[in-house]
Parts: sequence; C-alpha cells; structure tokens
Amino acid sequence: MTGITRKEDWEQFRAMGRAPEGLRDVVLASWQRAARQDDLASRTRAPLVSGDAFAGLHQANRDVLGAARDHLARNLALMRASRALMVLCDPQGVVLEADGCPAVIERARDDRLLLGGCWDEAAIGTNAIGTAIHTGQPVEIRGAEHFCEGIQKWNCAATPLRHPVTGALIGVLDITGPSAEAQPHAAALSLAVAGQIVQTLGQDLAQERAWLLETLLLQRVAGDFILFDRFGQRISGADLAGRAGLPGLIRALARQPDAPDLDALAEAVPGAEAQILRRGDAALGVVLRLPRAPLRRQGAERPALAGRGDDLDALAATSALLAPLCAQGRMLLEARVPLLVQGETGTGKETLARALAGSVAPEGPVSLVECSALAETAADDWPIAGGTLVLIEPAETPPEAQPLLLRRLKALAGNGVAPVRLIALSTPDLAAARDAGQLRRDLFYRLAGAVLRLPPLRDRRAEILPLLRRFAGQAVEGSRRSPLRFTPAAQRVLEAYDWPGNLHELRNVVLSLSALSSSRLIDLPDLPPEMTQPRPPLRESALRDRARADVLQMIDETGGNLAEAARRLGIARSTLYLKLDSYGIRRR
Ligand SMILES: Nc1ncnc2c1ncn2[C@@H]1O[C@H](COP(=O)(O)OP(=O)(O)OP(=O)(O)O)[C@@H](O)[C@H]1O
Repeated sequence: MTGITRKEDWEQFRAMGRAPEGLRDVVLASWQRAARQDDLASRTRAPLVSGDAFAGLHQANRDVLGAARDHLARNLALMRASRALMVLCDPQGVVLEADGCPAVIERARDDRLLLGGCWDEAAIGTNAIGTAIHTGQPVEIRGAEHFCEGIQKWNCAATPLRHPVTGALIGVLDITGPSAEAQPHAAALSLAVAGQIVQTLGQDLAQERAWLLETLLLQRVAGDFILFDRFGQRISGADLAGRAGLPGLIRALARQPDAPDLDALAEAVPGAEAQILRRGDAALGVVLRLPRAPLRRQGAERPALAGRGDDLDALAATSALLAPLCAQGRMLLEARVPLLVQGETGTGKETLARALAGSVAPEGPVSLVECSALAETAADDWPIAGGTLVLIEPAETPPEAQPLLLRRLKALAGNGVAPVRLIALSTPDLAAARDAGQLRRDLFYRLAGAVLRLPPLRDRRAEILPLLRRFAGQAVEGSRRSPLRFTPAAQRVLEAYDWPGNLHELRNVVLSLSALSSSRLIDLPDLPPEMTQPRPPLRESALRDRARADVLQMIDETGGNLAEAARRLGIARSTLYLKLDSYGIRRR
C-alpha cells in the first residue's frame, strides 16, 4: 500500500512532469497517458453523449442491464446510507445506470457522473471507470489521483465486467463518493457486485442455451447440424471451429437476422442452410443444417463417412435384427440387385447403404444423389464406371426429371464393362408413392429390385442403451469431459420412449444432454419433459386426429411452405404429401 497522493504531488507532476514518490504505478501510467493529450487538463467535467446515442447504447447493452437490475436495486439503500453512488457503464465508459444518495447525485450531476456521461480516460483523464477499462483490472482512484482537477472531489472504485461466454469486456461497475468521506469498502463492494452481475448474466445465457437445445429437439432436426448461440459459440453438433470466420458470421447472422449474409455463410460451409432461432423478437441462436454428401462425380474420392467392410460387420453386430438385414443386403448387392432401403427418418438407411457399399466394393466410389435436387438437364455427371450409386428419396424426384432419371438408370444397367450397384433410400413407402402417381411405375421397378425394411427404433429397443453409450462417447470425443452416465430410472425412460425421430433424435438428445450436464450423470429431471410426462392412452382415431392437427398447424406456421413444414416436422417432403393425401387435403 502506498501513501496518499496530495494535491501538491499532482501540481508538481503537472508543472514539471515529475512523478511524486510513492505514486502507484497504475496512477502514474494513467497520468502519463493523460498528459500526452493536449486539451485534457482543461476539462472540468465529463462529456455527454446525445439522447439518441444513449438510447442506442441502452438497447445494445440490454443483456448486462437486465442482469444488473436486481443487484443495483438491492444495493440502493446501502448506497444512500454510505453517501455514495453505484454506477454501471458500457465498455466505452458511458454511464448507463446510476443511483444512490440523492445529495451525492446532485453534486455528481455537475460533473456529469449521470446517465450518458462519458468516463473513458480519453474523455476525462484518470478516473476509476476509465482506468479500469484501459487496464482491464479493478482499480480505485482517490481525490487528487484524478488527472482533471474538476473531478478530484471524488473517490471511486471500479471493476471491469467480462462476458461469461466470450470473456470480452462488457462494462464497468463503479462506486463513487465524495473524497472527503471515507469509503473503506467501496473497492470490495464493487468487486462483489460486479461478480454477481456476471454470474446472473451467465445464468441468463445458460437458460438461453437450454431453450435453444429444447427448441431444436422439438423440431426433430434430421441429419447433421451445428447449433450456435448468438455469440457464435457452438452449443452442439459438429466442430467446424476451424472454418475461417464462422463464429463471426454466426454472430452477424444473429445480430441481423432479417438481412443475413448468406453468401458469406455459403462460402464458409458450402451447402449449409442457416435458420435463426427466435424467442419473441430476439434472435437467440442459429442452427446450421449441414449438407448431405453432395453428388459425387466418377472417380471422386470416397466420402469421409463412406462405409468399409468392417463397418458392415460392426453394424450387423449392433442387434439381432440388423444382422440378417446386413447379410441379405450384402448378398443382394453382390448379385447387383437394385436395393430399396425403406425406413422412417433416422433409422439408419444411409449408414446401412454406405456400409453395404463399402463391404461389396471397398475400392469403388460411393456417389450420393439427392433426388429432390435433380433437374431435367443435370444428370450428366453421374458415375458410370463402377462403384455404388445411392439415390436419396427417389419419391422426391421432380416429375420433369423422372424420364431422365429413368434413361440414366437404363444406361447404367446396360454398361456391362463396369456396372454400377444401385441403392435407393426412401422414408415414405415408395410403393405408396408409386400408387399415388408421385413416382413413375417404371422407375419404381427399376429401383426396388429387393426391399430392405429398417424398423423404427421403438421396434429395436435392445439397441437403445448401446446407442446411448455410443453417442455419449462420441459427444465427448476430442474433449476432456467424461462421457455421460445414466441412472437406472433414466435408462428405463429412454428405453421405453417411442423415439419418433429415431437415431437422429436419440443422438440429438444425448449430444444436448452432454453439452449441458455438469454432473455427467443424467437422471429423470434432466430428460426432456416430453419423455417423462405421462401421456393419456389415445385411441387410434384420436392419435390420427392429433397427427393431422400437428401437420396442419405446422403448415399454418410456415405460411403454407410445405418443404419447410416437412423439414420442421422431421419428415421427408414426400411423406408430408402422402399424409396430406391420406387426410383428403388437396395441395396446390
Ligand atoms: N448403428 C449405428 N450406430 C451408431 N450411429 C448410427 C447407426 N446407424 C445410424 N447412426 C447414426 O444415426 C443417424 C441417423 O442415421 P442415417 O442418417 O443413416 O439415417 P437415415 O435413415 O438415412 O436418416 P434420414 O431419413 O433422415 O436421411 C446418423 O447420425 C448416423 O450416423
């Protein structure tokens, strides 16, 4: 602890630039910065931002203001009793909130230690707010340690506030009182209240993250995704942190959700689709849906996820139900019978197709084609020299592209030199799509040489716990966290749940729980409420009515956009069409 800085010390420094003995380093460094600014010494009070600018700052800093509100109110009586003010500033030192002893407020008004006053060092020299911002450390500045004489009537103690997620400076909490009156605990109190505000902000943000995860779970997102909060921090999903500028892009997206820079995003993650998640008017996060493997050209390198021979063995070993499917699939594919793999979303159709392709033709390329993206003219780059062609959702092939698809398939079959193996993956019943006139009959018979049906997870309950453990392990890969464990009660609920989104849903639930759990042990209260709340038994007709109501509500919510409605329901578009048909609803 060093001695008290007297007015003479400050005058000596001003006149001769000589630092008084015992002056604290933090004060000396700040004085030297201030002395380099020509016009600063003559300032008598802090500058004021305009009313409009202040309103903008209030809005921009609403998170920290919201987190601070209760703490400021709770300390008001103490501030009044100790003849002091508690002041909250933004990261540039502009006062956003100030309250305390009325007599002190009156005096502080003259110096503009009030809403909109700017207490940055560059604006009014050495003071606790400005110096805490400059150094990033808590600091106390007493009486004559202030560089501008007009504000030497104050003692102030300030603590920088740091964002609980990003660590960025988000404001300053300051306690100021007259220098003639001792404020022995001001520094400690400023430190304590600043800590409480940051803690509350952290809790608010944790709630936001939980809301984002729940929202995503309810949407039953199929396929791979990455969920970000509005600060560009990844909450769940694949780690693409290495992609240049991705967090910045996500922050920009969440800040300006109505004019997203989709070009920049497409450049960072080609083919990804961004959806802003909003609660009321506030954009709280962004989910990036990652593209499926794109169309692969002949001879293209095998996709990273491509199956290998041992993948099929591993898949077969998962359950007694998958083993015969894997064995039959392999024999059929070896005999070049076109395979149709049929199953609800997330039952593992693509995984099975890749494993089959890898086991039968380990060296050949695996080419995936999204049939919904086929156009009348765009199939020239199909592989025709061996390998496996996987057609995803053939029922979604636009009608105008179906003749071309048929011609292509005929050509592939007739290529005796290096014939292509064919696997089609369909979520809706492809025969029903054929009967509904959605898919040409000749196309259907060319694709469905043999049908492999992947049952939904609710009919493969023996796989649930092993999958749970596998996904829990995947969730912590590359991190120091330990895999989640599940209490017996939680395991029973998870095993009994119906999993309408199948493995996608199971994986999403485990990834989300893993991201949120600090204890690493999941019990009943941690599970999504829809799993633990008892549901009254419904008769079949009531079930159908409810499903119909859900579908219609989603279509309503998406303004009639069927593709979007299907995506949010977690079903293929063709399935939605079939459902609408079965409800007797005509679509445009
Ligand atoms: N046996 C398995 N073990 C572990 N993970 C699996 C297994 N089978 C599938 N998965 C994972 O489950 C998810 C769903 O699998 P997949 O994408 O193959 O299903 P799908 O039926 O093709 O889904 P969709 O109809 O939505 O395209 C994927 O994340 C996949 O990696």
